[in-house]
Amino acid sequence: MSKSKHKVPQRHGETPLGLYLHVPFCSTSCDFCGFYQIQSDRKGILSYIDGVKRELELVDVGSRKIDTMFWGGGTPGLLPAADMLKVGSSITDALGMPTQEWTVEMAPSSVKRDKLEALKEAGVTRISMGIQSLNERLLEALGRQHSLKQIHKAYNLIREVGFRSVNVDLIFAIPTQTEEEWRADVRGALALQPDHLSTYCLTFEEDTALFIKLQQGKVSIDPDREARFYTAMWEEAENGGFQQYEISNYARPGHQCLHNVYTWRMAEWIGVGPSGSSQWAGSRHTNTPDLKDWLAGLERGERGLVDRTELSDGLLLEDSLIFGLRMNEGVDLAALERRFGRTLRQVAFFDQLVEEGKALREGDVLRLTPEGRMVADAVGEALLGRFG
Ligand SMILES: C[S@@+](CC[C@H](N)C(=O)[O-])C[C@H]1O[C@@H](n2cnc3c(N)ncnc32)[C@H](O)[C@@H]1O
Ligand code: SF4
Repeated sequence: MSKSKHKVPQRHGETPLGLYLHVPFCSTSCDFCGFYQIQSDRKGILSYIDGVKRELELVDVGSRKIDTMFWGGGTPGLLPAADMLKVGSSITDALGMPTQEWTVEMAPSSVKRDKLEALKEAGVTRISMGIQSLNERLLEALGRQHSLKQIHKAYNLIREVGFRSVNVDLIFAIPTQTEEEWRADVRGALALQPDHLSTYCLTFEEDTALFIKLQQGKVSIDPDREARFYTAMWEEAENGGFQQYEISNYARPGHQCLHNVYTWRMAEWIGVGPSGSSQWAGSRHTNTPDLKDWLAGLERGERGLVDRTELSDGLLLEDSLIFGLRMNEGVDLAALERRFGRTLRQVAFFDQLVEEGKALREGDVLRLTPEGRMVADAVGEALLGRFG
């Protein structure tokens, strides 16, 4: 699988613009999750809805329209239908409808018909559901709230209401999971016939219940096992007609997540909501992660940005290479030379990747081989600071 058979079309004209909305609410905290999330309550939700509206008043995109929108979290699908509609219309009133794709993340336990119908009516084109596993024992090991029955019920409802694209997320290398159980999870997920599959190797995030177990020695990390599970994924996905297009992502032709692809190609995006991150207006920045701090900032007419980094051509070039190489389409060195005015086709490090069997060169395009994809993080690290 060295060559991507179906590419996301390049968008001509100005840089694509995405809108990422962070919805921080969850009904419970999963044992593995380090994302910013808080328990939902009515007062918090109402203040959040108001905050989104205020934040959008501070975002000036001129006459530009958004191409893609992604609601992530947290659990955006936890919001009641009427609230989702309010948030949706605040955004579309301010920025127009996304012209290409609108994704909403949902957890199986929060999927309800009225919510799906409201989202469909509002213009959502893509639902992403975190199923994580189809094995009851492993769902419990992850501290998930949903059962296998709920996964099937939620998935069938999503299909019945009918969205252009449906993604499911799976996690692998869960403690006690065998390779056969992982293969069974992938086959089970593919049997649902989604359009897109995201598969993440379990990471032990600080301040999570699983991280504490790791510190206590109750669970362990085995990189060889992770690598075996990762390659097993390739086989199962290919048998199921799915093609890998990024390290963790597989899709049927024409169903890649455009929002993410544009992000990996270093386009522009605006993050709204606590801990929403942006690459916009000459800088990369993140909103303050705390709901109360975010709201207090908005009261003062500020977006409360933290971690602000000025965007330089060096930084954008470096990240175009790091993230571009994570995609099977690879990077077009000649196109990057034109964009950044730097010489790239003769860089010795790229020749070295090819000599080591980690990358392939086809004309001006450099892409990772399967061996290279196994060590994509190390390749990315080796690129850090080379072009800054
Ligand atoms: C931001 S989460 C939100 C999804 C949604 N709240 C849900 O749980 O269904 C998106 C996905 O990231 C993945 N994820 C989150 N934490 C992870 C971890 N520690 N290791 C691996 N994958 C993780 C899960 O597959 C999850 O579905
Ligand atoms: S995985 Fe999803 S539902 Fe679980 S705590 Fe994280 S964001 Fe919330």
